[in-house]
Amino acid sequence: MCRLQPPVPKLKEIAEYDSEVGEVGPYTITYFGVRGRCGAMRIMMADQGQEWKEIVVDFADWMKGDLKATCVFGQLPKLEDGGFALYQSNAILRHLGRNHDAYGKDGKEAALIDMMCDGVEDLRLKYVKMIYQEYDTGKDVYIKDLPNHLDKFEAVMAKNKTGFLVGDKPSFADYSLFEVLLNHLVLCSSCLDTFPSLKSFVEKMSARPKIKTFLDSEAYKKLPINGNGKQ
Ligand SMILES: N[C@@H](CCC(=O)N[C@@H](CS)C(=O)NCC(=O)O)C(=O)O
Repeated sequence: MCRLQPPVPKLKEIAEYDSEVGEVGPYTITYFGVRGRCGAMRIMMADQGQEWKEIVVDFADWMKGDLKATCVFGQLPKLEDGGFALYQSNAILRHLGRNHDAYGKDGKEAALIDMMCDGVEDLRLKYVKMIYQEYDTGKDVYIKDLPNHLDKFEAVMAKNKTGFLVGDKPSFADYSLFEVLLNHLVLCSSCLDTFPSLKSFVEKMSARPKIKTFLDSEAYKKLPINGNGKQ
């Protein structure tokens, strides 16, 4: 679990990200004013040409407990898809994958995409633990050990040869990996230098027009990666 601490931006407005292309989507994200566990789903929605609303929760308001009490696991993010509410960031990614044909072409591809998403989650949890619990004492060790985790993704990406983890178009696992890699490049700008397939993946994903527009937007840039200001 990531423990949010100030400085989290004090944003109370309902912000709205308008992609230049795409129809008005039925989605609303409720989350804190960070990229955190919404980074991948936002990038995915942007790339899929969706628009969405953001309800940005002020941490002081969250601490009052009323909203927390309504959340299935007492945590955010929450995604609303019309009248349907969903929690757990990876369940949300899977839901978006189903909605937007980003969950493989058959059951076996879907299983491989699940496997890769779980692999990304393992790395994300290690990263979050280091950021929130061991940043000062554990950052250097984490960076030293990072190749032992990235090499697994490099091998899958190199073997598939399409520029994506599974199949020949982006799945929700690709968006999750992409976002985790962006965060790791902030942590250590050279971390992909020995992983050509991952480096090319990040370059190509970053250059996809709708992703580029989103990454260049204020809506994206104004949010810190993590809730404790460390990155
Ligand atoms: N497994 C959950 C973890 C959610 C989580 O850790 N949420 C944090 C923010 S990143 C939270 O709500 N923290 C406030 C709290 O626990 O009271 C997911 O992937 O959505």
